[in-house]
Amino acid sequence: MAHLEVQNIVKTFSTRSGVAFARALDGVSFDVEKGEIIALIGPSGCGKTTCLRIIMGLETASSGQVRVAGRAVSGCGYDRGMVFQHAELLPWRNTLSNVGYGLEMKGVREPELSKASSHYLELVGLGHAARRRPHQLSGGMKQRAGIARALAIDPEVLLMDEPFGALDSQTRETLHGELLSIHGKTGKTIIIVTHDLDEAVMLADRVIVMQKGAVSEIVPIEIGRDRQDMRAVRTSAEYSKKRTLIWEALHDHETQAA
Ligand SMILES: Nc1ncnc2c1ncn2[C@@H]1O[C@H](COP(=O)(O)OP(=O)(O)OP(=O)(O)O)[C@@H](O)[C@H]1O
Repeated sequence: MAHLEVQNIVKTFSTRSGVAFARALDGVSFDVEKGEIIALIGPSGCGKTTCLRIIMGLETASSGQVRVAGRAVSGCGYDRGMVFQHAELLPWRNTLSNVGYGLEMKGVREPELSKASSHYLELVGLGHAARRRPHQLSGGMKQRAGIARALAIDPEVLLMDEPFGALDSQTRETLHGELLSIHGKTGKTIIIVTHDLDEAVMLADRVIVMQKGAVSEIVPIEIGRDRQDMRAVRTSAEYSKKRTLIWEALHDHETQAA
């Protein structure tokens, strides 16, 4: 049994009167093993975010189901944590207490609350910014805080919706290295939605290419998990081979549609 099972998910958005007007997902299925990093990539509107939101329990599938560690998902739960494109930190809370937000909701109280929040803040390299408010953080620091907040509840699966999409390329690369290092320390199962082909190949064990609400291809990236030397990874034969393969999978479709 896989750690996360996405089974034949269909999602149709309807008007309030029940008239269907958008079929976002058309039978999406894939399995994720414990500790795997999966990248979901595909053109705008192909259903990546909808798929992630259904796994998180923020949207309900029209049919099909999601199972985490064998349990069917119905609504949000502490077995899944989400990181958004914009960290959505609470402006009146400092970084430490933003990181602790999910723990508080989970019923964790002092002194465990501060201890656990500090641990995850240190894990993302933000120990020095514990007392700062969100407006005093850079974009990269906000995303690090968002990752720490999601990890603090110790979820089975970490879901990331274009977490680095709004960052400049240098900060994005730094955070790729940090995510790889966090994954090395925590062994979390991660699904990351991205538009960035290099991000997908650099981070993922398998890249799932989506087209028009369906999985069109699943590409394994056989580089191994030790990717801290990002320059070596980027110049490896496997990297360029898989990058080309995924590029073609994304563009084949455009050629067919033309
Ligand atoms: N709440 C909603 N109501 C109606 N239609 C929606 C809703 N959310 C998404 N859709 C539609 O579902 C389809 C898939 O959207 P989704 O946001 O999942 O795509 P995406 O691949 O994540 O796109 P992007 O890369 O641009 O973020 C689109 O046609 C979109 O317009």
